[in-house]
Amino acid sequence: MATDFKFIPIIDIGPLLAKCGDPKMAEDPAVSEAVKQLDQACREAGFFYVKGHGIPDSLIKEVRNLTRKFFELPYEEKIKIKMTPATGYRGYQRIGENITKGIPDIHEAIDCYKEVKPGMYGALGKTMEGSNIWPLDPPKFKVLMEEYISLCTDLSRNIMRGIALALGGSPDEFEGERAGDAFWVMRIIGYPAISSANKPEMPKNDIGCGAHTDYGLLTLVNQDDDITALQVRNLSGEWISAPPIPGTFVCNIGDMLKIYSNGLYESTLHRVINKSARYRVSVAYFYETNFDTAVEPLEICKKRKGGAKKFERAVYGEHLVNKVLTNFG
Ligand SMILES: N=C(N)NCCCC[C@H](N)C(=O)O
Ligand SMILES: O=C(O)CCC(=O)C(=O)O
Ligand SMILES: [Fe+2]
Repeated sequence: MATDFKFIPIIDIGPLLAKCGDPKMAEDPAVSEAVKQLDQACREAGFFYVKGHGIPDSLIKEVRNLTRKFFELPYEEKIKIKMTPATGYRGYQRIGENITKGIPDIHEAIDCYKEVKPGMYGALGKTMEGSNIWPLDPPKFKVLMEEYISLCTDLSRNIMRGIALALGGSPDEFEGERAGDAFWVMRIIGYPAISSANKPEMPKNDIGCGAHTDYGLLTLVNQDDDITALQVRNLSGEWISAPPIPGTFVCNIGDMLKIYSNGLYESTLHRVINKSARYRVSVAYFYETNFDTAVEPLEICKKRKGGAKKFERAVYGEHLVNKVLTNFG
């Protein structure tokens, strides 16, 4: 974030999606308007809402409904899909298991990642090798989530076409070697209500997820309709709320897009504090580069920042593995 934004803008990406397959999309006035808004939001806040995204509201709600049902199950049931190093860090983690900057987060989650087959990326991929583990209860959980992941992947790829134009590139900037075989992560998350977080036996901490940036290119957050808990930090250090807006996703930029854009866009710090008396669920989908891609500032973005590169190259897979290993100490 480069400014003292006070709110997060809403962008109608309908026109962008309608023309996404058209090689002349950049010349379309409605596409240009959406691209202009994406550019401004990415430069000023690193966060924006999207509407007109085409993913059915019924599916988005059902994803949250099944998420809530899963977290309502007894611990013995949830632990059947326990996340361990042996599962490639896929599966269920209890409240306090995920660490952010040394402090346990007050959330529970199921972590999912694109499949990594044994040997696929050599030593680089070893930590993440595995396939997702899904609960049998609620029934249809796996089918629904896999359908949702597939739609989020397509949507993210199309938003990235708009962001490529916003950076002054071609719509295909993030295809091929960069993100043509995009890795993805999904976190299915539950944040306890304030009353349970404040029980005397619980650690005195109400931070659902501590301040962090996301790791890849673009995040899509599907959050509970009626609880404001996600907060985004602006330039002065004020925390700006990202309240739920029905029918939208909250989108934000990750560390790899900060590097590609040479700092024109930043991966903005955000955190989650559930002060409500209700349990909050959210499902965060992370669209990343190819796992083994070495990311460095795009030429077009170096020019826009006076010719010099502001960031060194980073291999996405290394960044992810470092994060996962510190998250779960
Ligand atoms: N895959 C992503 N982006 N996950 C975001 C998790 C943020 C919390 C984590 N403990 C951290 O400190 O990063
Ligand atoms: O729950 C949310 O609203 C956001 C979660 C988040 O920032 C993350 O998992 O990276
Ligand atoms: Fe995040």
